[in-house]
Order: sequence, then structure tokens, then C-alpha cells
Amino acid sequence: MACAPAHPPGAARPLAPPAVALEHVSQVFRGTGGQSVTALRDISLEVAAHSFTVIVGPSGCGKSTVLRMVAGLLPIRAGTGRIFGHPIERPRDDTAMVFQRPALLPWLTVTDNLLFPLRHRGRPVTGADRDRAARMLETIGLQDFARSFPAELSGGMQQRVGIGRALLGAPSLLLMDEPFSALDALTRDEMSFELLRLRERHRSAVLFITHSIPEAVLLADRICVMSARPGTIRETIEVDLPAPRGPQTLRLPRFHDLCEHLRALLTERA
Ligand SMILES: Nc1ncnc2c1ncn2[C@@H]1O[C@H](COP(=O)(O)OP(=O)(O)OP(=O)(O)O)[C@@H](O)[C@H]1O
Repeated sequence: MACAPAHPPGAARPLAPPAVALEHVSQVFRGTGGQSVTALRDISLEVAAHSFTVIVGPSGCGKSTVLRMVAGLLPIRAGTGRIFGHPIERPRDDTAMVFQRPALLPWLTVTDNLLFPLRHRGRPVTGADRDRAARMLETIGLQDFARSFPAELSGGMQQRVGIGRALLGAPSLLLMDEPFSALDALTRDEMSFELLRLRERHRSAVLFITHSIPEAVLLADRICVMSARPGTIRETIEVDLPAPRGPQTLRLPRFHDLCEHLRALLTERA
């Protein structure tokens, strides 16, 4: 007997599970003095596969806490969290994280820092991996520093290594916590455009935190605006700017309208 096709003609395809799904997540921290801090209250958030979601909100509203939970670095005790349909239990190999400051290994060269996560997964590094690392060095503008050690690089160059390292593994989900905040304005713009190009190529879903309004609007498909602590999602903005995004996006009237809207939300009293 012939098997029925997985998707008979005309039937709706099952939807891919979202890259990230948080439902009714709260977080209370206990301080060393016994006092409790409600960092998050009833957060629900979805990042569709291949999409780019940015979280913005006042300092201390719980943005990094959300990211640490999604990364599997902080257990979710109230509410549920899933990545590609799987409960979040620990850091996953298909997820990469970029922090404000890169945690590079000082005794490894730039190339070996790029390759470190692949090694860490316990498989031998191949010639093809080394070729990809060399191409990534060009992408992040550090081709002349392949054999340098982190201490020989500026802070911005180190950060570019951290971003290249995360992207080299072609993660299905990329978590970025203010990754460009330590970069000068020009490098910051260049890295944003590069991130857009790389994402187009790898189709990774991205969950990204920033305090920069133009950066949020340039990068995001969707912006989640959080309230002051205890953090909740105040508003979700769908960013309807045309693709591909790049330097030309910054000149669009719609880009400026969205920036104004976001600025008004962030400055009005919660
Ligand atoms: N491990 C912890 N123990 C106790 N309190 C914590 C802990 N981590 C975070 N907090 C508290 O939770 C709240 C949210 O912190 P979080 O770092 O997530 O905010 P944020 O929005 O990322 O801030 P910023 O924009 O300033 O980086 C803050 O009040 C912070 O003091």
C-alpha cells in the first residue's frame, strides 16, 4: 500500500515551531539580604524561525534576564520556555550567544578563538572549517590578525571576533546582548549591515537587545518594548521596512517615523 504523502496537495503545511516561545514567564530574584526583586512579570514572547526580534526597554527592566533564560543559563521556574519546540533545559549547540564584552580565550589566537566552539563540540576541526574561519576573518575585517592573540587587539576588534565566532557555527538561533555597544559609531553601523547580510545568508533567528533606537529599527522584524521593572512587554511593533535593509534604509521616511514612534514610547511614562 502506498504511503500517504506527508503533505497532500492543497493541505496546509504544518507550521514550523517558533525559534523561541516564552509563555507567562516571571522571575523573582532573592537578594543576599533576603529581599526579593521581581525582575520579570508574565512575559510572553515569540520569535518566529528565521526572524529578527529586538528587545528594548529601560535599564534594569529585565532584558538580559530574558536572554539568559532563553540561552538556558538561568532556569525558568515560573512559566514555560521553548526553543524550536523543545523545552529550554540547558544551553544548546544550535544556539549561540554574544555578550556586550566578548569572552575570548587569551591563550588562543584569533583563528583558534573563532574555531573554539566547533572544537568544544568534540568533533575534529577540518580544512573546510579553517577555510570558513579565514572567510569570516575577512568579513569582520581582521584577516591581518589571524595569528594575533586577544590582548593584541582593541576592544572593538575583540568584539568582532566574538561576533564572528558566534556566526561561524551558523547557529539556528543567535542571542545578542548589546553586542555593538562597545564599538565606535562607524564600526557599529558596519557591523549592523554585516549582521543583516550574514543573517540573510544563514537564515538564523535572532533575539537582540539594544538601547539604540535606530539600531533596533534598522535590524528588527519585530520590536518588543518592555516596561520598567518589573519588566513586562508593553508593546510589540512590527517593522514594515522593505528588504534588503542596508545603508539606504536609514534614509527612508518610514525609518524615521518608526524611530520617532519608538522614542515616544520609551520616553513616555510607563
Ligand atoms: N542574579 C541576580 N540576582 C539578583 N538580582 C538580579 C540578578 N540578575 C538581575 N537582577 C535584577 O533584575 C533586574 C533586571 O536585570 P537585567 O540585567 O535583566 O536588566 P536589563 O534590562 O538587562 O538592564 P540593562 O539595560 O541596564 O543592562 C535588575 O533589577 C537587577 O538588579
